[in-house]
Amino acid sequence: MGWFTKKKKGETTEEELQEVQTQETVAEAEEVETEKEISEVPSETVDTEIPAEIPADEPGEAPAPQKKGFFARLKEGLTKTRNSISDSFNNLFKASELDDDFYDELEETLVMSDMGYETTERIVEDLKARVKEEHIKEAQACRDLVINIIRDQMQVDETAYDFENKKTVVLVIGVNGVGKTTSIGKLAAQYKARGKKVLMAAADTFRAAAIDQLKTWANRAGVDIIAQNEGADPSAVVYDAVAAAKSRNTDILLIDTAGRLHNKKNLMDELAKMRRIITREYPEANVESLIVLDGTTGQNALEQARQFSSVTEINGIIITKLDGTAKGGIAIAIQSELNVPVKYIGIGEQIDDLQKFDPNSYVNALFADFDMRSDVEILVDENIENIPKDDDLFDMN
Ligand SMILES: Nc1nc2c(ncn2[C@@H]2O[C@H](COP(=O)(O)OP(=O)(O)OP(=O)(O)O)[C@@H](O)[C@H]2O)c(=O)[nH]1
Repeated sequence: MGWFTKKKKGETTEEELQEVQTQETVAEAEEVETEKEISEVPSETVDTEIPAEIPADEPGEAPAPQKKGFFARLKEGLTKTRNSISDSFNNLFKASELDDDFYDELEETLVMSDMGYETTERIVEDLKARVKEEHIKEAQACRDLVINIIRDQMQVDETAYDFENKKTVVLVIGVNGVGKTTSIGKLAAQYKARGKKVLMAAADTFRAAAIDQLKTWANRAGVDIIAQNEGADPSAVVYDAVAAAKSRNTDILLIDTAGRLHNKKNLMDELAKMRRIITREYPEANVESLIVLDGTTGQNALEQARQFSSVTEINGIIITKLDGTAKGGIAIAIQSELNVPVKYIGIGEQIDDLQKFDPNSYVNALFADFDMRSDVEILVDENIENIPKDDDLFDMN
């Protein structure tokens, strides 16, 4: 029995589930019963008009040091993942024969980067088929083939970002602490920098701190926010936000939701209710549901994605905290197993540290030797320079 088969048999999903469970318990303690119907909602909706002007640097201030491009930061962020696999990955292809040992070692290497068993199995099966088809005899010739197979699996459909150019309501879902609020803030700032009219809604009403945190981000991004008090019915917030989005001719409404996995039915009911309100009140809007996953949690993030996708439709994935993780392969596992595209990745706490996912750069940063210049040109948004920077506001948890 090979390494992979042995490992697979002893799969420790218990551990992963326990981790999910811990998050559930924390969330459970915070839960507040919200039975109010929309008609009962008090008219104390907070609608903060915030000046779009972001103060410029003081005259005479020393210029900020030049920030590295996104690809350079991505590569830096994935150093741990790359280090954990690069030796074995490169040595692997020095093997003289394409035998069972070679495939076992390849499997081990891919699983070590948190690519997951199923994804790894798929990659290796694909490789075996291509080796046969192309009559490949040497391990060395498989290196680029493996990288290409992974890259092909990660391709994002051209239409994946169409929602950015339509009237859209983005429902941001995911468990607590994964980076939902932060990602909404970053997206809001970036959409605004592209000339979009953006509105936020604080539909995670379980904690006052979550509402405050979103307000701080709205302030920072220079966009309006619709919020109510802690304990309000999230659907009531959505109702108000949709009304505001329509009357203000908003392009993109970003809704922060509460992630609770302890009770699937509750979660399903709440998300379904929000969707019902959006489609009933705002039929002309496109609804995009994005799940936020913390890349540092590896297989646990995959488990969360599976659980959410079993209760609601997911159109895209945001993977955060890919800076400094040894589990960078998780992006590949999630996309491949859920068949839902990774649309954005987060590699830090700054506004421009969240970017569209680019499979080529990602795979390059993980495995290959690369030419940074070309990738930086592809990745860096020309509007990114217009985005305000203010380090002080990042420490909000
Ligand atoms: N290093 C790093 N930190 C991040 C990234 N994205 C978010 N964070 C941090 O992760 C922490 C949690 O982020 P939040 O946005 O508050 O997460 P949340 O899902 O909204 O959490 P709740 O408000 O508890 O529901 C914050 O300290 C963020 O600054 C990232 O890409 N890299």
